[in-house]
Order: sequence, then structure tokens, then C-alpha cells
Amino acid sequence: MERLTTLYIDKESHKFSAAHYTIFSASERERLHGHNYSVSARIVAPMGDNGFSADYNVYKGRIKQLCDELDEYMLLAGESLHQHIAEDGDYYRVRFAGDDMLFLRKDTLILPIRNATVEEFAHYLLGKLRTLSAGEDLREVEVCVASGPGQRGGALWTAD
Ligand SMILES: Nc1nc2c(c(=O)[nH]1)N=C([C@H](O)[C@H](O)COP(=O)(O)OP(=O)(O)OP(=O)(O)O)CN2
Repeated sequence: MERLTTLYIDKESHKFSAAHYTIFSASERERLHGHNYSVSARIVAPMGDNGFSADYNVYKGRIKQLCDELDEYMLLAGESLHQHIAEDGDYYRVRFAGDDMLFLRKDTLILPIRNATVEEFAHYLLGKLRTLSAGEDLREVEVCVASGPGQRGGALWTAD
């Protein structure tokens, strides 16, 4: 029977600081604020004959790269049903519930997510990590994003 193993990657250095607001409904959102988000991962892979599965250093490097890509940005949910984002010179103009908010484009990332929540960040990062790991024999990958101690959301991929 094939033996599987689980790698847990939970490094203190896997973090990004970002500004966001959560949207609760068409008319309700949080005020703009920031978090020091931390990212962890769980990877299930086949165990090799020599007691080694997948090199966790490889995944550490990828997760760090993904965190660095989000660090010190304003993160906007590009697929929210409740806000409209338009380019306006050096700014993004975001219309939500009758309010217009302007964010410097160079400080802002529009992500393909429906809300700027930990669960959507986790889903986004899981997709990016899977792309970076294409062709590798992994059976399950879970990415968790925490907005602070004791509160996190995860996204899970399982091989068919
Ligand atoms: N399902 C989710 N719910 C909430 C999310 C989320 O990402 N997914 N995010 C938030 C807030 O953005 C964020 O947590 C701020 O909440 P708040 O409790 O006000 O402040 P802290 O994170 O600092 O937590 P403390 O317990 O107050 O330290 C809300 N919901």
C-alpha cells in the first residue's frame, strides 16, 4: 500500500502586511484597516523509499515569494459583487454603496477574489502555490491565512 506523509509549513517569516476592508453586504463594509497576515500550508505527498517525500524548502521558498508579492499593498477584491473598480489616472476609484474611494494604483493590488477575507486570500494563494507546483506528485494542499493569532481561514485542494 502506498504510504503518504504530511508536511506542515508554518514559518513565522511567512507573512505579509496589507490594508483591506471586508465587505459584509451591498451596503455594509469595514473601515479601511490593516493586518499582519501569516500564511501556513499543509502538503500531503507520497513518501519516498529513503524516508523523504517532497523537499519542504522548495515550498517554503514559494510561500515566501507569494507573501512578498502581497506585502505592503492595499488589497482590493476585484470580483466583489458589491463594488465597482475603475482606473482614474494614478488612482483606482472604488465605488461602494454610493461612496467613492481613491487608492494610489502603485500601492494597490486588485486580486481575483470576491472579498478581502482570510478565506479568499487562502483560496487565491492556494491557486498560486498549485501553479508553482505544477507537475509535482502532491495529493493534497491546504493553505491557511491568519489575520491575527487565533483567526484564520483555509482553502483545500485534493487530487482526484
Ligand atoms: N469569515 C471572515 N470573517 C471576518 C474576516 C475574514 O477575513 N473572514 N475579517 C474580519 C476583519 O477584517 C478582521 O478580523 C478585523 O476584525 P476585528 O475582530 O475587529 O479585529 P482583530 O482582527 O484585530 O481581532 P481582535 O480579536 O479584536 O484582536 C472580520 N470577520
